[in-house]
Amino acid sequence: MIEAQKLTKSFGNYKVLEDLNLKVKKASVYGLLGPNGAGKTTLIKHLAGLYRQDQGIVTIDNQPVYENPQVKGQMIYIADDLYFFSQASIDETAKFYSKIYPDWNWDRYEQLKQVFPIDSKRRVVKLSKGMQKQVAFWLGISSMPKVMILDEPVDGLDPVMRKKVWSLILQDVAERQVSVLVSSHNLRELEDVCDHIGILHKGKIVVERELDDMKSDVHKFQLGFAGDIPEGFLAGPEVLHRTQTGSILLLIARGDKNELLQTMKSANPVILDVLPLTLEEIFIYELGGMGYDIQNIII
Ligand SMILES: Nc1ncnc2c1ncn2[C@@H]1O[C@H](COP(=O)(O)OP(=O)(O)OP(=O)(O)O)[C@@H](O)[C@H]1O
Repeated sequence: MIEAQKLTKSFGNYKVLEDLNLKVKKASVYGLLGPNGAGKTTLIKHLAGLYRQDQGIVTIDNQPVYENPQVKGQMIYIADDLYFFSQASIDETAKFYSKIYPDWNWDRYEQLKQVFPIDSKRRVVKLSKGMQKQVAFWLGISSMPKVMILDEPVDGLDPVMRKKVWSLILQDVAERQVSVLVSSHNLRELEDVCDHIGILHKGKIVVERELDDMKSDVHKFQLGFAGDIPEGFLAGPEVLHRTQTGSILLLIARGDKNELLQTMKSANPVILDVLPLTLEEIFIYELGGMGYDIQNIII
C-alpha cells in the first residue's frame, strides 16, 4: 500500500503540498488528476522517494520511502522526463536494472521483445521519445515491481502501444497485486484503467472516489410533463444539476436510482428516461457543487 499522511512541501516560501492525505491499496490503480502546476509531479517525487517532505509521512507497505533502497528495489518510477545512460544499449541498461532490482526477471525481459519491437542492441538515448518510453516500460515491467509510480505514463505512445502497455500493467495488478499510482490530465484515459480517482488542486486532494461507487451513485434523467412541472418537484440537495426547457426537465441527481425513479413517477411525467452519464459529467456536477471551477481542473 502506498500512503501519504499530512504531507506538506514548500519550495522557498511557496507551499506546493499542504496536509495532503492519499492511500493506494494493494492491487489497485489510483488515478491522480489535476491542472498544470497543481503539484502532481511534486507529490509523485515524494512517493518515489526522490524528495524529502517538510512534514508528514510517506510510506510504502508501512516503510518510509525516502533514502530506503529496500523499498525502491520493489518500485518503478516512470517519470515524465526519462533518464538513461548516454552510452548504454537497451541490453546493457537491462543488465544494470538486473543488479538494482532483486526480483528482475530475464525471461520476462526476453518475452517482452514480442511486445516492444525495438532492437535491444540500440543505444537508448538515440531512440525516439516514444520508443524511449517503451523501453522504460519494458525494463520497468521486467523488474517485477510491487509498486508502479507513473507520471503521465502513456504520453508520447501511439494508441496501439498505449493499449498494450495498459494491458501489461493491469495484468500485473490482477496477477501480482501490484499497486499503481498514475498521474494524467486526461480523465477519459484514467476512466478505463483506474479503480480510484483523486483530484489534486492547489496542493490538496479535493476529491477522492472509488469509480464503481461514483458511477452507481449519480444518475441523469430526462422528464417530460403534460402541463407545468409540479411546484417544488425534486428541489432537494440530491439534485446536482437541473435544466428546464419548456416542460422538459433534465436532472442529474445523487442517490439510489430506483428510489429516485419512484419519486419521479409519483409526479406522473409523460416521459421518464434514464440517460447515460460520463465520469467527466459526474465530476463536473459533483465538484461544481463544491464551488470548484471543475471544467478548468480536469479537462
Ligand atoms: N524544484 C522546484 N523548485 C521550485 N518550485 C517548484 C519546484 N518543483 C515544482 N515547483 C513548483 O511547484 C508547483 C507544482 O509543480 P508540479 O510540477 O508538481 O505540478 P504538476 O501538477 O505536475 O504540473 P503539470 O501538470 O504542469 O506537470 C509549480 O508552481 C512549480 O513551479
